[in-house]
Amino acid sequence: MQRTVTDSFKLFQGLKVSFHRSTRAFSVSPINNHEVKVKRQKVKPSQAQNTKGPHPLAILAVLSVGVSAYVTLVKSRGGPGSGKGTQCAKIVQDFGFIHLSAGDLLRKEQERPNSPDGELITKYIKEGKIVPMEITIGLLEKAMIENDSNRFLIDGFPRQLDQAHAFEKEVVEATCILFFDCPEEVMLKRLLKRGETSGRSDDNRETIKKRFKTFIESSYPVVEYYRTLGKVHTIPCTEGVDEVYAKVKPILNEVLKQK
Ligand SMILES: Nc1ncnc2c1ncn2[C@@H]1O[C@H](COP(=O)(O)OP(=O)(O)OP(=O)(O)O)[C@@H](O)[C@H]1O
Ligand SMILES: O=c1ccn([C@@H]2O[C@H](COP(=O)(O)O)[C@@H](O)[C@H]2O)c(=O)[nH]1
Repeated sequence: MQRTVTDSFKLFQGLKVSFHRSTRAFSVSPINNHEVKVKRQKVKPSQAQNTKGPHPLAILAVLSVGVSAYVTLVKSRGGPGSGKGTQCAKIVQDFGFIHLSAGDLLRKEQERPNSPDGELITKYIKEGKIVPMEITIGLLEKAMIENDSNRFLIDGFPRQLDQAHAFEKEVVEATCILFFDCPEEVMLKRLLKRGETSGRSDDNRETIKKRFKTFIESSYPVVEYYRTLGKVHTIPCTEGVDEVYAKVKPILNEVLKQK
């Protein structure tokens, strides 16, 4: 069947995504048409009714996903230790998202032999500073392309307004933001406890203080930006894991119902 390309979106690394109206399928292909990785996935007709223009969900399909929700988690006041990772694990169980933690991806890259960015990542994490966005977005994008899913849960990213704008422009728009709101003293306690066994170079009092400062100065404005777009759901998270999750679940049920 002949396919009509209705929309194309540029990705990083010379890739573009196209939506084919006739087959209602998305494909990712190299901009120069060289024979590189091409990923395709059919979109369920019920989910692809808007073929007139770049439906926000169509943009979600850039990374060979079908059509569904894409959730970004940003941090709370002082953010680290608010319990994002813990809640993400529960969301994955119930909703089948692919969970991508920017911090985990950076730590993995730091350990990868011969990584050109390993040393820099180590230095930034130890100082509680934000790693240059080209590195983080590159890792996230690669992980999204590798994971053939229609739901991504991005944990701990974007950390800065410029990262939010770049990711939205070059990769994909967020459907919804879960903002875990937790006072610093609670997070400090949780992180120090975690530090007893985590082996993380940044789970110590000195680095935690720096991470809190980075969060307030650089990351919190991201929450405010998404709030102006009406995408933020704020979840107080001083209670136990299950109590917090009891607030998360209905939010996601509602978001997914709308998609
Ligand atoms: N609601 C909760 N009540 C008590 N402890 C919690 C709760 N949620 C998470 N924890 C614990 O707090 C610590 C930090 O949680 P978690 O790793 O999920 O936070 P995070 O926000 O992902 O942190 P980071 O950004 O530093 O990776 C963990 O040891 C976790 O077991
Ligand atoms: O987008 C990101 C995410 C993380 N970092 C760096 O990693 C550490 C740890 O992140 P967690 O989310 O707490 O696991 C963070 O303090 C930053 O140094 C980053 O630079 N960019």
